[in-house]
Amino acid sequence: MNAALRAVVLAADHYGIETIAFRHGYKGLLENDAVPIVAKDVLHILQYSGTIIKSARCQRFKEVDAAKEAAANLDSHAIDALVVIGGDGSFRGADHLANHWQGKVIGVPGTIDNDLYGTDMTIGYATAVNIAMDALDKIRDTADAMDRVFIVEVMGRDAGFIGLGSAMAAGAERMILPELQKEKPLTVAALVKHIQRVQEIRGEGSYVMVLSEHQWPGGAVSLAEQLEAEHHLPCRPCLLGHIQRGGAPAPADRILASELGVHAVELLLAGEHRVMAGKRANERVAVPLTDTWQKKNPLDQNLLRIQHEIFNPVKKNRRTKTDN
Ligand SMILES: Nc1ncnc2c1ncn2[C@@H]1O[C@H](COP(=O)(O)OP(=O)(O)O)[C@@H](O)[C@H]1O
Ligand SMILES: O=P(O)(O)OC[C@H]1O[C@](O)(COP(=O)(O)O)[C@@H](O)[C@@H]1O
Repeated sequence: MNAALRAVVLAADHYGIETIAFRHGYKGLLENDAVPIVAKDVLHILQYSGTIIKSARCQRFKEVDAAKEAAANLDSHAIDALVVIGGDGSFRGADHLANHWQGKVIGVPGTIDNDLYGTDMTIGYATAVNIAMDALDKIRDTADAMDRVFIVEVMGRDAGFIGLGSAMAAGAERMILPELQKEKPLTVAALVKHIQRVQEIRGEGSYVMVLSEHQWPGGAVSLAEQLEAEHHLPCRPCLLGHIQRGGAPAPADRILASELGVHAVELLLAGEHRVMAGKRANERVAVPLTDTWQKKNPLDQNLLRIQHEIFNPVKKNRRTKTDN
């Protein structure tokens, strides 16, 4: 977020545009919590995650009156354009605001979930995968030493990007992702069978599973308890949680944020409105805001195939009926 903010402010400064930041996102927009922000305010912030102008969830912004109040606050500062850095919720908010405000709105894709249509990568995703991969590597040490099953729960909201990316990067034995669950939900019986088959094939050793959040009732803790109590499989859960949203941003995120922040300002100068500044197949793109959440950003089917089939220690033609 900081790297994107810095890029927007530096680009505006470059083109002679004044910038004002609203603290705490839409909450601050409703409270008219505005602060002028200039190039020197964003010096040396791109190496820090989070955001110096803070963020918030703000349910009230969904109301029509809230958008009207926000429009009045923006007008009170004679603001011509608003750059919103965030995910699909933030973009829905920007679109909602645009229905009640004359100024221009542009989105910059910032979410660890990578669940926005129209851009190959969102800002934050690379860092989150890096953190999850690092945790999985560390967990592997104990899993290997103790011949244990580990279930590592990762974020992603309703999408399996962090799950797939980290599972592949760390060589996990299994993934439970929303996209896979929708296709064919995994049962405990099938999971136990898979673990046992992997142990038969490899001998004793570790089995590390990546579980996307919201994909198992009670999450990793209850699944681990079930495997241990009912199936006598020594198993430990690990919830990575908000660790995935912090720490030094990966180079890929700093660079993407820098490019897209500048792109957003240049799109505004080109007269664009209600679009997201994205990057697809190495090209800068302007994607209608509504497309970003109405169209689906699918998982890379080839990566899914490789991780789920080619790298699956249990081969399909050698699996029994109960294998998933
Ligand atoms: N349908 C909507 N209409 C208006 N504002 C919305 C809508 N959905 C989300 N928002 C606003 O955007 C904020 C951020 O959305 P959220 O889903 O929490 O995060 P993200 O932007 O990362 O997806 C919300 O707290 C709310 O203020
Ligand atoms: O901290 P909260 O408000 O519970 O939100 C957690 C959610 O936010 C996310 O981390 C996404 O946040 P961002 O879109 O801000 O990157 C999801 O992966 C997770 O489900």
